[in-house]
Amino acid sequence: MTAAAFPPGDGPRPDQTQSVTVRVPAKVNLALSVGPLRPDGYHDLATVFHAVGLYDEVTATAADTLALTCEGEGQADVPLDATNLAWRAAELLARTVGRTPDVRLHLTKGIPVAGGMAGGSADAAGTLVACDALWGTGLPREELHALAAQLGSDVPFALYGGTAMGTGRGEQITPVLARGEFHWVFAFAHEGLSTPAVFRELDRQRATAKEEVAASGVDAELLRALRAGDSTLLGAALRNDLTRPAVSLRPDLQATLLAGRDAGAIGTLLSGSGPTCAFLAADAVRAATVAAALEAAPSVRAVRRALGPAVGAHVL
Ligand SMILES: C[C@](O)(CO)[C@H](O)COP(=O)(O)OP(=O)(O)OC[C@H]1O[C@@H](n2ccc(N)nc2=O)[C@H](O)[C@@H]1O
Ligand SMILES: Nc1ncnc2c1ncn2[C@@H]1O[C@H](COP(=O)(O)OP(=O)(O)OP(=O)(O)O)[C@@H](O)[C@H]1O
Repeated sequence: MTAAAFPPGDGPRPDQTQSVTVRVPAKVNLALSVGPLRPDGYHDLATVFHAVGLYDEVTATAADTLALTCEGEGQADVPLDATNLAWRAAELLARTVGRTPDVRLHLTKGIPVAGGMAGGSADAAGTLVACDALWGTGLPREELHALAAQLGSDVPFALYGGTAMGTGRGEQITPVLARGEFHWVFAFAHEGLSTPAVFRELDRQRATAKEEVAASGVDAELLRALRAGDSTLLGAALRNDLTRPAVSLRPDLQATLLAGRDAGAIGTLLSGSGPTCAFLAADAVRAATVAAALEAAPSVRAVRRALGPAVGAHVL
């Protein structure tokens, strides 16, 4: 854009002061069924994503060159260079629409880093939405979805939020009928866990056991529980195929899962590839009891409570 395109006057050029902030939720996988390893190195998945009220925020401000800063949960472990998914998202969108990625990105993290709650993916989705708004590119949602899928399997869902089925490698999203609100408690671990390492451990365990790997699929019981908004049924139907490999890599996760169950959670779940553990409580009072018990568990670094479902990436 040239200077002539701006309205006359002595004030600052609008594109140098303009900022867009986007809030993006974390996710848990209410079901995570992992099918066979595909030739491209990904696993065929059937998952039910559920967005929860723990958020990262991405602020995009017009600048001379691409720059990235970060504060909040786990900031010391967040790369601030071209390996950051937010940086890659800005570059990808700019390349797609044929412009330079002249934007300063600031991440305010509430989602644990390498926690299995799709924090980096949330930042990538938030950056796509923020830069789209800042640059006025106005890409249709399907095009943003296609860019999101290039950045990572979990990125498209962060655009939508709510509760949705993920298939393919997780990037194909279909809404799921879900009623009501669910009370969640999250136990953050002392250290993160690498997603590829957990998938590799699953493959190793399956090969050792000479298991026939079934096609991925989601139990009808879980979908019924969501349709009915029944948290007790939902608690009983939670399932994650990555639990066994994650616990084998990080045995103290078993203590965390048991601590939440013993405190009265109606459902316990490893979040994605872990190590965050998620607990479903019957109501807000019971969620507080579960949270208090987890605060005292040595295997737990921090505890958060949140409601689900939450809305997807949105401009504040
Ligand atoms: C565990 C989940 O969080 C569940 O939603 C996702 O499957 C992981 O999604 P993500 O972190 O966005 O993963 P990507 O960045 O796409 O892939 C990272 C690595 O995870 C493994 N991966 C991921 C997705 C998938 N369907 N199969 C895989 O085996 C692969 O080793 C891949 O190289
Ligand atoms: N914006 C970002 N925020 C956090 N980590 C990032 C980001 N961009 C890149 N990373 C790198 O990616 C790794 C995984 O981080 P992330 O927080 O996305 O994991 P995760 O939540 O377990 O992912 P998922 O649940 O999608 O598998 C980190 O260890 C970090 O090095």
